[in-house]
Amino acid sequence: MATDFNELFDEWSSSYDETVAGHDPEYNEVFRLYSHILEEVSNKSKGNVIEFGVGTGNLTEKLLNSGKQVYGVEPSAGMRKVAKEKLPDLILKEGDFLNFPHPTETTDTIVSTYAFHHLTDEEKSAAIKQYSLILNDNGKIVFADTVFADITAKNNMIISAESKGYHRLANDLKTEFYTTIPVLKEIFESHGFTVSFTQKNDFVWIIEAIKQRSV
Ligand SMILES: C[S@@+](CC[C@H](N)C(=O)[O-])C[C@H]1O[C@@H](n2cnc3c(N)ncnc32)[C@H](O)[C@@H]1O
Repeated sequence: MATDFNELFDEWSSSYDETVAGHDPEYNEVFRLYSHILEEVSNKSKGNVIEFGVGTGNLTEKLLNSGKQVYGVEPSAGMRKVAKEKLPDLILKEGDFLNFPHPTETTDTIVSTYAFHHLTDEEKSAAIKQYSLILNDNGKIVFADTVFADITAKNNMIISAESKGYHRLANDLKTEFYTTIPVLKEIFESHGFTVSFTQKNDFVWIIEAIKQRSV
């Protein structure tokens, strides 16, 4: 759950932007094309947007610069502080994917980058169910996150990270809730979305889901 990770992200908040710029070799591939990935998520979004796991506000900035209204949700106080320093006018609430204060306006798009893997698959399903009720007809969910084609691909990536001596990365892959495309496809479709997946680097895919109906 969100609070399990708050301490880690509070600590990481001051150096996070250096990591995404490629200063940590273990995470180089994870963040390869970071800015382009965020740009794509922003381009696929429309109207009133809820963003989960705002972090230091890098996606938020792109959304705001392209004229979207953003309602940010972020559990880590450290991350919220850095984001508010960059974007003082941003509406930014304490909350997480499952428990958050709802905006008063209707919602056209729900976005998140590099964060959905903090939920177990069961929690992911509960979140998507909730979003199907919040989103307007033809509303969208646009996520970018580490996902694997199947469980073999995930296990091979853990072996590859270990063989390179990337022990922090290998440990993350083993202990966080990185899932597979078939699992995500089933989750989105069971809650009335059509979904497509586009790979951006060896880890990250863009997940674009369009609401067909509330189930
Ligand atoms: C790797 S950072 C990504 C930040 C930003 N979205 C980006 O793309 O750079 C993950 C963010 O997700 C947040 N987070 C962790 N667990 C969460 C949860 N359950 N719900 C929402 N956000 C969460 C963390 O506090 C952190 O800010």
